[in-house]
Amino acid sequence: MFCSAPAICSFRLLFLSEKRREFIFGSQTAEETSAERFVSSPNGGMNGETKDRTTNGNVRSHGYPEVRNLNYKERKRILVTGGAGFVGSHLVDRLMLEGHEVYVVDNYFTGRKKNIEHWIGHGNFEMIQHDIVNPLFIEVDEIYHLASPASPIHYMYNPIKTIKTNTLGTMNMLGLAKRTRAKLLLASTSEVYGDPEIHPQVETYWGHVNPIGPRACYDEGKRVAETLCYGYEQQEEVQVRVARIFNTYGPRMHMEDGRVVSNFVLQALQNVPITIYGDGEQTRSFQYVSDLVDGLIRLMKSDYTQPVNLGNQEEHTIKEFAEIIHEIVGGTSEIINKPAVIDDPRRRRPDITLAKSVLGWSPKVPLAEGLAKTIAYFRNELEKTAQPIRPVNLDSFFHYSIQA
Ligand SMILES: O=C(O)[C@H]1O[C@H](OP(=O)(O)OP(=O)(O)OC[C@H]2O[C@@H](n3ccc(=O)[nH]c3=O)[C@H](O)[C@@H]2O)[C@H](O)[C@@H](O)[C@@H]1O
Repeated sequence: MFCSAPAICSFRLLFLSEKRREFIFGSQTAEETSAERFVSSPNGGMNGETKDRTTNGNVRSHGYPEVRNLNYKERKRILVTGGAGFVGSHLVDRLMLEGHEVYVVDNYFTGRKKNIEHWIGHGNFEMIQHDIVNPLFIEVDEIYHLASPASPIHYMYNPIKTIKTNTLGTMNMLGLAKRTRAKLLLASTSEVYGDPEIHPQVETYWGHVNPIGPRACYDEGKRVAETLCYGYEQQEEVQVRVARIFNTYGPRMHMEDGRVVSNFVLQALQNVPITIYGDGEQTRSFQYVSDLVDGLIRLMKSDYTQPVNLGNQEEHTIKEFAEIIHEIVGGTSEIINKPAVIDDPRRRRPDITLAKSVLGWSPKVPLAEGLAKTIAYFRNELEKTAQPIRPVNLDSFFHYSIQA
């Protein structure tokens, strides 16, 4: 369903506080910070908005960040499934600023309208509330297929739906790509490697996944999604790109996301115990969201068709990570251990040799800098919330996923 009230949406946008605007775009890279330059206008960019050209020919729609002015050959119609989610909304910002026409499809299971509300009513932007397990008929040139819950809490909440989204949903998007001759980029995951037996993980590793465990709905769902991509490539000549995304963090993560970054930051900010699952010796490598967005766009533009890891190689134990966050935030939280989670990967670190060579990509944002922006975002969110936010813990919902 198309947003039927752009005027109302834009009206709300007009009254976003300065602080709010700062946090909407608080995570952008240097290139992206042009988005912060909102133009105040009496109509705030409502339908029937006025547009004018800046000295460099770019289009400035009143009330919106300045977007590039592309000619019809350069401008693409780009669909972002899951575009109202954490990663999707940052990607949408970059594509909009580059001057493309962007269509966001989201069912709002974990995505939120407020992540993209600053574009609603813009002439290059369309928001479609739609669940991709049902077919979609629009005309597009490129598809970034991100739609799927990604936090273990969310994807285990309704495993059947997670499987459907990644299988039927991916098939529908590949069908759309086939019909429109669009290029499709699949947001796959490091979870296709499962609990890996080789370290760091290279793209040629086939993985070590429990097909009937609590994580299987996501891990196997994404593995089938990859298989579907290459089936459509071979049989139907659909152009596909596959990004294997490693742990990513940044502003706009859901307050109840349940993943380790948001949990630890929210716990530290509220002086409640920081909860480590298991002994905390398991490792992860965290990449900042703007680095990921850069990698996704480079991959889409590249000629490389096989899977590519996108992640930061700096690896920490979860115990170290709890200490780092505690140190930066300060406060009085103690660090406690909770039962371990079933099938929790013991080690995870990407080998990004391939991304460096075929995309010329490597992450740029240091952990301290990314965490500072993320903590500032959550601090601001908490200030706006009347009640304390209790981070969602796996053991509160999923007794079956806790090791005996
Ligand atoms: O963040 C991501 O991008 C990845 O998050 C999840 O993978 P996972 O590594 O299990 O993510 P978390 O739930 O953030 O857990 C990371 C580690 O921290 C631990 N953890 C998590 C939350 C918490 O409160 N305490 C805690 O110790 C977990 O047990 C795990 O060992 C998803 O499954 C991936 O698809 C996704 O790419």
